[in-house]
Amino acid sequence: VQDKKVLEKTNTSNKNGKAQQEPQEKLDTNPPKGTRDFYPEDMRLRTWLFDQWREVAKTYGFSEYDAPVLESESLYTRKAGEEVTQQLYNFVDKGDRAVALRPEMTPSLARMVMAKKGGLNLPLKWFSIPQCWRYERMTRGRRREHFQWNMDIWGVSGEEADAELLSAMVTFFRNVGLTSDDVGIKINSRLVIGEVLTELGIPPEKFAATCVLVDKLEKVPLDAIQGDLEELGLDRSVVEKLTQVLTVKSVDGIKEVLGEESQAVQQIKKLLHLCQAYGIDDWIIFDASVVRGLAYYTGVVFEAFDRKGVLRAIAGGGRYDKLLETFGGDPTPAAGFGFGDAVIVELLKERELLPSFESTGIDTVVFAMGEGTHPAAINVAKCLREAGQSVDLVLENKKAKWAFKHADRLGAKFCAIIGSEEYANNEVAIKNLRLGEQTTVPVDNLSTWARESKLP
Ligand SMILES: Nc1ccc(Br)nc1
Repeated sequence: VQDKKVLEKTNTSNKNGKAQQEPQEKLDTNPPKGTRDFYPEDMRLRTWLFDQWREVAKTYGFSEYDAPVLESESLYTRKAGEEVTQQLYNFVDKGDRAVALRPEMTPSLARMVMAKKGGLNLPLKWFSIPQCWRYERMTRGRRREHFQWNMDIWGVSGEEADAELLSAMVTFFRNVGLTSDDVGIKINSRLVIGEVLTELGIPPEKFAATCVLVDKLEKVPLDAIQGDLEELGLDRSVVEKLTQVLTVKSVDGIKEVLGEESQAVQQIKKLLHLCQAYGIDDWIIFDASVVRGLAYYTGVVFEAFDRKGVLRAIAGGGRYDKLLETFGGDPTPAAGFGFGDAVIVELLKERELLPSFESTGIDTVVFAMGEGTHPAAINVAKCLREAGQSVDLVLENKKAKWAFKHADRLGAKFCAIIGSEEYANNEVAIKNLRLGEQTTVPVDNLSTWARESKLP
């Protein structure tokens, strides 16, 4: 009945009794709020970035994995007040299941590891480039999706894993032309806050939520979260001590606060030593205020930033040794980072380090100019494609002027013309669009020509 009503509503008959569709409301051609379309040129930039990420992951021996963008909401029901769980893109599906578009990849990774019940050979070095989502009131007009390069090492408890991840991140920065004058990576350990809170008599169960609140201090003044800290049982004297420790910017300074025997101090010193071995120490800076906003970090944390201080964090990560246990799994050490696609592109644009993505990468435009020569053009396109070229075959009868303009718009290197004369001689006229020179090539020599005419 419902369908019939809908049909009646949209199908009306005109005066001749012919059924006609009512014009739809004007289509909103924008993508959904907070999301992006990737037209071919945008897609070439995205593909370039993902290729850079994949190349580093491969160099470091990481394997790619993936998981559904849709997950059970229960994967993210942490109660630590994190932005990432408060802005969940969640809904109830037609099967009455509480689901969510993943806001991050790490919980999916943990679910996949748990699913194998110890059947995976550790250590795991896995990477993924998932699209991640948040549902934020559009008041701030921020995006609701981004792609985030995830690199994770499971099964290694030592700072060797954290250092390997930092080195991989630096390798990416170097590969795209950034230097340690452009970007730094702040490192810290959550053990610093842990040892301070323990000394002040704050129970461990308050630790994660305190870190989440402290992370907000980067964005909001202390009095904006004072109430939340007090609700956690942290009185003013505790908060004062905490904020004083967070201002420490040197290992010696933190050693004075926590003592030489502090596990946090030992951890930070070892990590910095390993970074020297990688030759990345000029990228690394100790900063006790870095805690990151995810509740599950347990040790080393780090955050890449632009040295000019204009942009938001470029990437961030840390150690999360207890995540699997929170899901009911066996204790398994893990560390990783997330690296979003937005800030890095802003930085590369600002530093003029992005290649041009105007050209389609097409080698040759092939077009039939003479009457009845399209089958010959098909054969030329076939030969060039089989020789490894990227070929745009013009599919309609066009004038040469249109074809040359079309080839220029595509950024093609050559234009192959099959006119009546060439057709009669089983030849092809080939114009080098970079040099403006034209040659005639026998069809039987096209493969050789294609291989010899490799242009950058
Ligand atoms: N977690 C998250 C998801 C989507 C965006 Br945009 N930013 C952060």
